[in-house]
Amino acid sequence: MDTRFLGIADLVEAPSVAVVVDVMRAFTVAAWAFAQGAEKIVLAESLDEALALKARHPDWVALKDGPPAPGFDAVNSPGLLRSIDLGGRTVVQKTTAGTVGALAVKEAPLVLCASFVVAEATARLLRTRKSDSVTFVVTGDDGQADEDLACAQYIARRATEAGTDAAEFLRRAAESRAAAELAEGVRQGVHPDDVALCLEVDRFPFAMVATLEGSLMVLRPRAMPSLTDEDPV
Ligand SMILES: O=C(O)[C@H](CS(=O)(=O)O)OP(=O)(O)O
Ligand SMILES: [Mg+2]
Repeated sequence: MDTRFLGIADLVEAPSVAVVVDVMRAFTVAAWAFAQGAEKIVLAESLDEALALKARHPDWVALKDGPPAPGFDAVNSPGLLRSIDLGGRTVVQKTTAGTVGALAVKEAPLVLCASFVVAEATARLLRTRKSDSVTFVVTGDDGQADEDLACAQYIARRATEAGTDAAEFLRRAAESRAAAELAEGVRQGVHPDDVALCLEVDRFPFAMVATLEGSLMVLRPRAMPSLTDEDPV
């Protein structure tokens, strides 16, 4: 599998397969939203668009990163989201890095959004499709965020070597600047368990696929069959 690891600003053309990685915290939060019952997540281009969508659909759940804000129902924290029942709801998510990265590749034929909690399911989907060229979008810090790069490299390795050990990749993520900022209270809208929740490998058995539905980029979970149901890799 030919792999490339690019920051958002480095994307010049739509890749055939894009895996957009945001460990802390957008795509850990998205996975938790699905685990809490959300039907779909609309990835908003801006805070104004998120609020406009919420105004048009009052039953939708508007979520942003940073501190709580008027008009929004939730923040970008897995620790805070895990106690909210989202059964059947549509979530509108706008964050600084993750959602921007996904929207940057919206023309790609296949867009997966990923983090450690869906690592194996994401790798399995890549294996199932026999993807020979995959672009990983490292969303944080202009492509330098080590929690995102480590997770991207782990999924890339995992897609070809099923027995890959996560420990070294998790160590890098745990020592990343984002982890320190979350732990030290530099970032806002944080629960004390957020870093630990972002470092749980394979917590969920689904990948997350983003597609254009009309003018909106919509993320949905894709359940992946267990290892025993597929050919050995
Ligand atoms: O919510 C996050 O962790 C970050 C934003 S900030 O760095 O906390 O302000 O957003 P994300 O897009 O999930 O990296
Ligand atoms: Mg991030």
